[in-house]
Amino acid sequence: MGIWILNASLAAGGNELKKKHVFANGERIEQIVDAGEALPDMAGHTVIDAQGKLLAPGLIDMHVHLREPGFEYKEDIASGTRSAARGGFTAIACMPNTRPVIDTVETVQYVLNKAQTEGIVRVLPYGCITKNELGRELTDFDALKEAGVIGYTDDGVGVQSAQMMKDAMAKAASIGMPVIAHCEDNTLVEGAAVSEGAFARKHGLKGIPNESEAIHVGRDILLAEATGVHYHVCHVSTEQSVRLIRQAKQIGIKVTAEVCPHHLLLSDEDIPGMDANWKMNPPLRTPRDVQACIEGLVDGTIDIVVTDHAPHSEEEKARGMQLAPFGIVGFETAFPLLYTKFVATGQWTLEFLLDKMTKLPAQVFGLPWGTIEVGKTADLTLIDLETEKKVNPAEFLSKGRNTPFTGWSLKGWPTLTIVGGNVVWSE
Ligand SMILES: NC(=O)N[C@@H](CC(=O)O)C(=O)O
Ligand SMILES: [Zn+2]
Ligand SMILES: [Zn+2]
Repeated sequence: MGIWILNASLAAGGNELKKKHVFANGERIEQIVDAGEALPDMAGHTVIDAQGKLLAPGLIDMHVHLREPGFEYKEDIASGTRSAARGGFTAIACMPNTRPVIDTVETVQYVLNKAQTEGIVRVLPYGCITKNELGRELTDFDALKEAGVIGYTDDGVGVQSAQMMKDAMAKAASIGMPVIAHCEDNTLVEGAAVSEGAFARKHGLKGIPNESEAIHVGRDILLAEATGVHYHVCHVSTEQSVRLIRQAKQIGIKVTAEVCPHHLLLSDEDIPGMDANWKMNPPLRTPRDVQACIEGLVDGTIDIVVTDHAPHSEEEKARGMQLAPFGIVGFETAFPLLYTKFVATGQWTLEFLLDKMTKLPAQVFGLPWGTIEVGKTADLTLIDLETEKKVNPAEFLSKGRNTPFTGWSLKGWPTLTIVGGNVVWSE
């Protein structure tokens, strides 16, 4: 049995939409017909009337934390993938900073098995660069690749040793795999919870300087040049990082980069007080950095948008700005935030935003999804571009409620998510 999605608006370049009927037969998209044409026989198939809503390729998020194994009180694969589906995501790449960390074949298999039995969207695991993310010894890249990881990263911490990073890149390059880097020099950060800037000054807090990120970006670009690896920069947040990546791309170094919605929408000047729902790593930077990240995304320096969905418990976040863990949830607000603030305001086209969340992540990581075409996998998301609704963390399917966007009035809410031709979530 297949699914007919009738009267869907498909993005057709710029802000243009074309009304179509789309037929997914099993896993694949089998037909796309203009809404004006005579309807084919739909007998025996499920029929969904999209009523003009946007039908987008399933969103792809290349940086998320599912917390399983080990931190199931924050999130697990069941809740995390449901939260992702509610956000319109059909494929998500999960970070290995779990407990144990994903640094062995067994842990990779554990995550993949759980994803298969309890997950409702595609889960692509990353493996660690170093054992236990301690920065001392490389993991077995070959074995992890064989087990199914899509790249290597110690996300949560920076790889402090340049030699370790160079060895990692050389090895990854030799087996055609990417290195994904959380860029942070610990010696420049020590104990700081927010960025250097107006908020830290006002509250007399030690600040995280921009260089703590950019020093790693610069170092790693040189190492990527030397090793030829595909180097991907996590959650870019500073003007300096954007500049370095832009220059590296200009001279042909194989570097790609991602940015999170919060680093495009919030600066440290927006932090209302000592509320840890505004605490994440990298921290909210200055308005100038926000502007640079937007410019970087627009000119292609930054390739893709990711959420860095990082759920924590309420108890953890209640410890206050200084003591609470870094991180905010992201799945269930990402598309509405960016649609409302950048597309509905006319700064970006719909096509631009969709590309950054579908086609380009697939392209950057060599994944077979991200477009709506006959013959391709039916990973699809229906999105209501009209209805305005307030962000209400109590409704989240994530176990995490830690968001700074509570109460924001947004449009662009996903209403139905299809993975491989199956409806996995609907409003
Ligand atoms: N981004 C965050 O603030 N936190 C992440 C770690 C990370 O992405 O570096 C987490 O695991 O909680
Ligand atoms: Zn990180
Ligand atoms: Zn992360």
